[in-house]
Amino acid sequence: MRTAVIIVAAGRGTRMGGEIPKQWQLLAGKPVLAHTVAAFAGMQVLMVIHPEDRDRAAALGVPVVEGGATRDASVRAGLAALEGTGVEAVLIHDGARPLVSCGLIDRLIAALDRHDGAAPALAVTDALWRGTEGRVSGTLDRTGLYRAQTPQAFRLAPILAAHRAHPGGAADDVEVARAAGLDVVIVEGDESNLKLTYPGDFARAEAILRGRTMDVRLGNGYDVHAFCEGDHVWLCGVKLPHGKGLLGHSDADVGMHALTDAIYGAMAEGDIGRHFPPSDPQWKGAASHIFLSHAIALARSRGFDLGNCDVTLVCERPKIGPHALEMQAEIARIMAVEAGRVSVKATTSERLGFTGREEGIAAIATATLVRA
Ligand SMILES: Nc1ccn([C@@H]2O[C@H](COP(=O)(O)OP(=O)(O)OP(=O)(O)O)[C@@H](O)[C@H]2O)c(=O)n1
Ligand SMILES: C[C@](O)(CO)[C@H](O)COP(=O)(O)O
Repeated sequence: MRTAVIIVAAGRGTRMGGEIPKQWQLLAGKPVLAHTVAAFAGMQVLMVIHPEDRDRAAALGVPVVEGGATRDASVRAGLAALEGTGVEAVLIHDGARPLVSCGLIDRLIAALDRHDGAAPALAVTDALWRGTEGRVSGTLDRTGLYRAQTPQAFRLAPILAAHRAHPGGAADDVEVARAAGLDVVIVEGDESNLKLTYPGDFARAEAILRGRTMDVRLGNGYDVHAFCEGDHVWLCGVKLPHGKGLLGHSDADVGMHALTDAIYGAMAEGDIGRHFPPSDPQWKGAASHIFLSHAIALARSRGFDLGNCDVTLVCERPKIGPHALEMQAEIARIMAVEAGRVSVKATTSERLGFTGREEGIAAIATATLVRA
């Protein structure tokens, strides 16, 4: 089912206060909405914003539509914008809930296969009182009561119809769906998926972010290319004049191939051959930055970024030392990371083996991918 995410972010955050609306305030150094958008990495996202926030929203690089004066009017604007685009299902999420987890998103999508709607909630575990003028004036039975969260997941057509038929004033989309007779299943919510509502919530969210374990993946790559007749070699994106060339289907950049394989390896995504088969003539003579760019883009589409990488070239000649900094800069440029995350170095094999006899060049590479 083609699924999109609507992030509603057109509110003014009056209970939170502050100079700018809460969803644009900084949480652990980034706007709240940057965390929220990142939580849905790899999915189609549409953000619903207030007209005054257009400039702020541009920096997040996701499509936007303007919302309305109430949350349900904003949701309706998002749903209407997806009508007729081929999207079949939607996750409707509060921009003010930046800590939604991949596990929760997966649970919702799985549940939507069997129900009209699926929404996360947590059973109420505290006793419930009614209070009047600061005094307890009654108690309530908490049996069967839940605290509702977002994202709330639905098929697009029925939830859009339900919103159009609703008089307005609903607390959430489940209320709208139920008014239209849709069946909504409760999936296990997540205590960390809090909504930033009052000023103290920022400190709680920052504490949760600090405590979150990073997801770190490690990959390695190894490659060899034999020398052939020629007058230059490509190594880590730099063309070096040499008395021989390197034999290969592509430009035979052995260092860049080892690094690309390390990144695919970190994602358990095989190697270059799986993504760019040597049997396919379109890759004949291809520049190897195409492979490296593809590998890092695939990692980013899954919410990862490069932690660091280290490439070692094994050869007697050409001498790598004088060119290592240029290679480092080129690899960093291709992957759009700071140069300090990229290491390029070389060793000889003390004239032993095929590299020592100058029959070819070998390269090994290690890369870490990090998802915070
Ligand atoms: N007209 C509105 C009102 C709310 N929202 C969004 O709905 C989510 C949940 O709403 P809430 O936490 O109540 O946000 P605000 O309405 O901004 O807060 P307040 O009620 O304190 O003003 C938020 O991401 C908010 O930006 C929206 O898109 N359009
Ligand atoms: C949709 C919601 O997040 C469900 O808990 C919530 O109802 C929206 O925020 P509000 O504080 O009720 O306006």
